[in-house]
Amino acid sequence: MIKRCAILGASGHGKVIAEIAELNHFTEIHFFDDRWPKLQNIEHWTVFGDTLELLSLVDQYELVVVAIGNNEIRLDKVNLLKSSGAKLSVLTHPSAIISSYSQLGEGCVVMANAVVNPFSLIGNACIVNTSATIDHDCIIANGVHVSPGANLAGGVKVGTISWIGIGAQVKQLVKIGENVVVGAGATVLHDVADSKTVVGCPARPLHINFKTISKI
Ligand SMILES: CC(=O)SCCNC(=O)CCNC(=O)[C@H](O)C(C)(C)COP(=O)(O)OP(=O)(O)OC[C@H]1O[C@@H](n2cnc3c(N)ncnc32)[C@H](O)[C@@H]1OP(=O)(O)O
Repeated sequence: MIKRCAILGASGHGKVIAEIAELNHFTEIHFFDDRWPKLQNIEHWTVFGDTLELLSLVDQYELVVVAIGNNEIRLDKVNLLKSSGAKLSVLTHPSAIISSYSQLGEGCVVMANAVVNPFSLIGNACIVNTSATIDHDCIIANGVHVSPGANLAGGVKVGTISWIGIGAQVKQLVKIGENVVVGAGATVLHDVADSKTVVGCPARPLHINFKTISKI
């Protein structure tokens, strides 16, 4: 039986999603990308059109996934496709462990070895990347990316379109605002206000002079 999946965004992230779709028994993977018609292929997969083309074809796909790393653009595209009747659902790698007591919104992807523990609520268009863990009772808003190997402890809140960098850790009950960037490897011990970038262990705003801090 033919089962078609459309992926918007012919990116490295898109390639990972394509393989996860295959593991979920999708037989045809069709890419779309706004660089089309200049961009015709990604690896052995064909790029069939741009966003407009996909919008005109959504009813031909059992699943549509947006594979765009930029959180704001990914969320916008998911909302656009949703309003056009695309079937979005959640695409999960077979090795991921997702509690039946958790919820993930439309357009989410969960990569290999990721874990989502009980009573966590994850919004639309989120990425739970390779080996990321989201522990119990977390509330993750729309368009968030939890990068590979990042760990959120219990009861953490993350605001819309925030990005938790690779290997970062967030202490239990910490609230991370909207549009925040938590840098690679950061350890977040305190709440982070909207639109801040924090890095380091313990995490501090990026504009702080690290050399001065290390002497205090
Ligand atoms: C499958 C995938 O690939 S998913 C993608 C996963 N990728 C990530 O998670 C990357 C996350 N991004 C980062 O950590 C970035 O470094 C950011 C967003 C925090 C900062 O990026 P930029 O604004 O470009 O900062 P830039 O690289 O210019 O660095 C500015 C300063 O901050 C320091 N800095 C940057 N990132 C970090 C970090 N994560 N931890 C500690 N210090 C850092 C730099 O060393 C530099 O210090 P210096 O001025 O003393 O040399």
